[in-house]
Amino acid sequence: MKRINNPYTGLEGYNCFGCSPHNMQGLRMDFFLEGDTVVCKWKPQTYFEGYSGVLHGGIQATLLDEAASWVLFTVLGTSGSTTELSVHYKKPVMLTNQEITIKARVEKTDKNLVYIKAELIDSNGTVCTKADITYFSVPEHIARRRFAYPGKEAFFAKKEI
Ligand SMILES: CCCCCCCCCCCC(=O)SCCNC(=O)CCNC(=O)[C@H](O)C(C)(C)COP(=O)(O)OP(=O)(O)OC[C@H]1O[C@@H](n2cnc3c(N)ncnc32)[C@H](O)[C@@H]1OP(=O)(O)O
Repeated sequence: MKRINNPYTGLEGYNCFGCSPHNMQGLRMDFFLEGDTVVCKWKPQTYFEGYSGVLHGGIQATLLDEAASWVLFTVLGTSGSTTELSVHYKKPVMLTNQEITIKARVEKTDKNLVYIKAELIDSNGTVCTKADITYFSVPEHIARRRFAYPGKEAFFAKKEI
Protein backbone atom coordinates (compact mmCIF):
# COMPACT_ATOMS: atom_id res chain seq x y z
CA MET A 1 0.00 0.00 0.00
CA LYS A 2 1.27 3.40 -0.98
CA ARG A 3 0.71 6.38 1.30
CA ILE A 4 -1.12 9.29 -0.31
CA ASN A 5 0.05 12.74 0.76
CA ASN A 6 -2.45 15.49 1.30
CA PRO A 7 -1.17 18.31 -0.90
CA TYR A 8 -3.99 20.65 0.16
CA THR A 9 -2.62 21.07 3.68
CA GLY A 10 -0.66 24.17 2.68
CA LEU A 11 -3.65 25.76 0.96
CA GLU A 12 -5.04 28.81 2.76
CA GLY A 13 -8.57 28.27 4.09
CA TYR A 14 -8.54 24.54 3.44
CA ASN A 15 -11.11 23.21 5.87
CA CYS A 16 -12.75 20.17 4.20
CA PHE A 17 -14.97 18.32 6.70
CA GLY A 18 -13.75 15.00 5.30
CA CYS A 19 -10.02 15.39 4.84
CA SER A 20 -8.61 18.59 6.28
CA PRO A 21 -6.28 17.82 9.20
CA HIS A 22 -6.93 21.39 10.40
CA ASN A 23 -10.69 20.91 10.88
CA MET A 24 -11.04 19.77 14.47
CA GLN A 25 -14.78 19.12 14.01
CA GLY A 26 -14.09 17.09 10.87
CA LEU A 27 -13.32 13.47 10.05
CA ARG A 28 -9.65 14.14 9.29
CA MET A 29 -9.33 11.20 6.93
CA ASP A 30 -6.09 10.24 5.29
CA PHE A 31 -5.51 7.77 2.51
CA PHE A 32 -3.47 5.00 0.95
CA LEU A 33 -3.52 3.56 -2.55
CA GLU A 34 -3.65 -0.20 -3.06
CA GLY A 35 -3.57 -0.83 -6.80
CA ASP A 36 -6.36 1.45 -8.04
CA THR A 37 -8.28 1.33 -4.76
CA VAL A 38 -8.20 4.21 -2.31
CA VAL A 39 -8.05 2.96 1.28
CA CYS A 40 -8.64 4.86 4.51
CA LYS A 41 -8.17 3.49 8.04
CA TRP A 42 -10.27 5.44 10.50
CA LYS A 43 -11.12 5.29 14.18
CA PRO A 44 -14.78 6.04 15.01
CA GLN A 45 -15.22 8.53 17.85
CA THR A 46 -18.19 8.54 20.23
CA TYR A 47 -19.22 12.07 19.15
CA PHE A 48 -20.11 10.59 15.75
CA GLU A 49 -22.80 8.42 17.35
CA GLY A 50 -26.32 7.95 15.97
CA TYR A 51 -28.22 5.19 17.78
CA SER A 52 -26.49 4.24 20.99
CA GLY A 53 -23.13 2.69 20.24
CA VAL A 54 -23.55 2.96 16.45
CA LEU A 55 -21.67 5.20 14.01
CA HIS A 56 -24.15 7.69 12.52
CA GLY A 57 -25.24 6.79 8.98
CA GLY A 58 -24.67 10.33 7.73
CA ILE A 59 -21.07 10.16 8.88
CA GLN A 60 -20.69 6.81 7.13
CA ALA A 61 -22.03 8.34 3.91
CA THR A 62 -19.52 11.16 4.21
CA LEU A 63 -16.63 8.75 4.78
CA LEU A 64 -17.60 6.83 1.65
CA ASP A 65 -18.09 9.96 -0.46
CA GLU A 66 -14.83 11.50 0.66
CA ALA A 67 -12.88 8.35 -0.22
CA ALA A 68 -14.54 8.47 -3.66
CA SER A 69 -13.30 12.00 -4.25
CA TRP A 70 -9.76 10.85 -3.52
CA VAL A 71 -10.16 8.24 -6.26
CA LEU A 72 -10.70 11.11 -8.70
CA PHE A 73 -7.66 12.96 -7.35
CA THR A 74 -5.21 10.07 -7.24
CA VAL A 75 -6.38 7.52 -9.82
CA LEU A 76 -8.11 9.63 -12.48
CA GLY A 77 -5.92 12.70 -12.10
CA THR A 78 -8.67 15.27 -11.78
CA SER A 79 -11.42 16.56 -9.54
CA GLY A 80 -15.20 16.96 -9.57
CA SER A 81 -18.40 16.97 -7.54
CA THR A 82 -20.69 14.30 -6.20
CA THR A 83 -23.94 14.18 -8.15
CA GLU A 84 -25.44 11.02 -6.64
CA LEU A 85 -24.80 8.96 -3.56
CA SER A 86 -26.65 5.73 -2.81
CA VAL A 87 -25.83 4.01 0.47
CA HIS A 88 -26.82 0.51 1.54
CA TYR A 89 -26.47 0.09 5.30
CA LYS A 90 -26.19 -3.68 5.73
CA LYS A 91 -24.91 -3.96 9.32
CA PRO A 92 -24.45 -1.41 12.10
CA VAL A 93 -20.94 -0.04 12.48
CA MET A 94 -20.19 -0.17 16.18
CA LEU A 95 -18.22 2.60 17.87
CA THR A 96 -16.23 -0.05 19.71
CA ASN A 97 -14.28 -0.74 16.51
CA GLN A 98 -10.72 0.37 17.05
CA GLU A 99 -10.36 0.90 13.33
CA ILE A 100 -12.62 0.66 10.33
CA THR A 101 -11.57 0.57 6.70
CA ILE A 102 -13.11 2.54 3.87
CA LYS A 103 -12.31 1.49 0.30
CA ALA A 104 -13.28 3.13 -2.99
CA ARG A 105 -12.57 2.37 -6.63
CA VAL A 106 -13.80 3.27 -10.09
CA GLU A 107 -16.50 0.97 -11.41
CA LYS A 108 -16.81 2.66 -14.81
CA THR A 109 -16.66 6.01 -16.50
CA ASP A 110 -19.05 7.44 -19.08
CA LYS A 111 -17.91 10.72 -20.61
CA ASN A 112 -17.55 13.06 -17.64
CA LEU A 113 -19.45 10.82 -15.23
CA VAL A 114 -17.47 8.57 -12.91
CA TYR A 115 -19.23 5.68 -11.17
CA ILE A 116 -17.52 4.63 -7.96
CA LYS A 117 -18.08 1.67 -5.67
CA ALA A 118 -17.16 2.16 -2.04
CA GLU A 119 -17.45 0.07 1.07
CA LEU A 120 -16.97 0.36 4.78
CA ILE A 121 -15.51 -2.67 6.58
CA ASP A 122 -15.41 -3.11 10.34
CA SER A 123 -12.50 -4.51 12.32
CA ASN A 124 -13.90 -8.06 12.06
CA GLY A 125 -13.73 -7.83 8.28
CA THR A 126 -17.51 -7.47 7.85
CA VAL A 127 -18.64 -5.24 4.99
CA CYS A 128 -21.19 -3.17 6.91
CA THR A 129 -21.97 -0.50 4.33
CA LYS A 130 -21.79 -0.24 0.55
CA ALA A 131 -22.16 2.82 -1.65
CA ASP A 132 -22.60 3.65 -5.31
CA ILE A 133 -21.40 7.14 -5.95
CA THR A 134 -21.54 9.21 -9.12
CA TYR A 135 -19.10 12.03 -9.66
CA PHE A 136 -19.30 14.74 -12.27
CA SER A 137 -15.64 15.10 -13.22
CA VAL A 138 -14.08 18.06 -14.98
CA PRO A 139 -11.02 18.16 -17.24
CA GLU A 140 -7.78 18.54 -15.31
CA HIS A 141 -7.10 22.12 -16.42
CA ILE A 142 -10.51 23.17 -15.06
CA ALA A 143 -9.92 21.20 -11.86
CA ARG A 144 -6.67 23.09 -11.38
CA ARG A 145 -8.40 26.44 -11.85
CA ARG A 146 -11.68 25.80 -10.03
CA PHE A 147 -10.84 23.28 -7.34
CA ALA A 148 -7.20 24.10 -6.59
CA TYR A 149 -6.31 20.67 -7.97
CA PRO A 150 -2.52 20.36 -7.83
CA GLY A 151 -2.06 17.44 -10.26
CA LYS A 152 -1.84 13.73 -9.51
CA GLU A 153 1.90 13.73 -8.85
CA ALA A 154 1.47 16.11 -5.88
CA PHE A 155 -0.36 13.35 -3.99
CA PHE A 156 2.68 11.13 -4.16
CA ALA A 157 5.43 13.70 -3.70
CA LYS A 158 6.60 15.15 -0.42
CA LYS A 159 6.10 18.77 -1.49
CA GLU A 160 2.96 20.66 -0.44
CA ILE A 161 1.21 23.21 -2.68
C1 LIG B 1 -9.65 22.80 -2.29
C2 LIG B 1 -9.47 21.62 -1.33
C3 LIG B 1 -10.26 20.43 -1.73
C4 LIG B 1 -10.12 19.36 -0.74
C5 LIG B 1 -10.82 18.10 -1.09
C6 LIG B 1 -12.31 18.26 -1.09
C7 LIG B 1 -13.02 16.93 -1.31
C8 LIG B 1 -14.49 17.18 -1.26
C9 LIG B 1 -15.28 15.94 -1.55
C10 LIG B 1 -16.71 16.16 -1.24
C11 LIG B 1 -17.54 15.94 -2.47
C12 LIG B 1 -18.80 16.74 -2.37
O1 LIG B 1 -19.42 16.78 -1.36
S1 LIG B 1 -19.23 17.65 -3.70
C13 LIG B 1 -20.54 18.68 -3.09
C14 LIG B 1 -21.90 18.10 -3.40
N1 LIG B 1 -22.16 18.21 -4.83
C15 LIG B 1 -22.45 19.39 -5.40
O2 LIG B 1 -22.49 20.43 -4.78
C16 LIG B 1 -22.74 19.35 -6.88
C17 LIG B 1 -23.93 20.24 -7.20
N2 LIG B 1 -24.25 20.11 -8.61
C18 LIG B 1 -23.67 20.89 -9.54
O3 LIG B 1 -22.92 21.82 -9.23
C19 LIG B 1 -24.02 20.64 -10.96
O4 LIG B 1 -25.15 19.78 -11.03
C20 LIG B 1 -22.84 19.97 -11.74
C21 LIG B 1 -21.66 20.94 -11.81
C22 LIG B 1 -22.38 18.66 -11.09
C23 LIG B 1 -23.31 19.65 -13.15
O5 LIG B 1 -23.95 20.81 -13.67
P1 LIG B 1 -23.99 21.17 -15.23
O6 LIG B 1 -22.62 21.48 -15.71
O7 LIG B 1 -25.04 22.21 -15.38
O8 LIG B 1 -24.36 19.87 -15.91
P2 LIG B 1 -25.78 19.17 -16.06
O9 LIG B 1 -26.48 19.83 -17.21
O10 LIG B 1 -26.48 19.08 -14.75
O11 LIG B 1 -25.31 17.72 -16.45
C24 LIG B 1 -24.49 17.52 -17.59
C25 LIG B 1 -24.89 16.19 -18.15
O12 LIG B 1 -24.52 15.16 -17.22
C26 LIG B 1 -25.69 14.41 -16.86
N3 LIG B 1 -25.63 14.05 -15.46
C27 LIG B 1 -25.26 14.81 -14.41
N4 LIG B 1 -25.29 14.10 -13.27
C28 LIG B 1 -25.72 12.86 -13.63
C29 LIG B 1 -25.96 11.66 -12.91
N5 LIG B 1 -25.75 11.59 -11.59
N6 LIG B 1 -26.33 10.56 -13.59
C30 LIG B 1 -26.53 10.62 -14.95
N7 LIG B 1 -26.31 11.71 -15.67
C31 LIG B 1 -25.93 12.82 -15.03
C32 LIG B 1 -26.85 15.36 -17.14
O13 LIG B 1 -28.02 14.63 -17.37
C33 LIG B 1 -26.37 16.06 -18.39
O14 LIG B 1 -26.55 15.22 -19.52
P3 LIG B 1 -26.88 15.80 -20.98
O15 LIG B 1 -28.12 16.59 -20.82
O16 LIG B 1 -25.67 16.64 -21.32
O17 LIG B 1 -27.01 14.57 -21.82
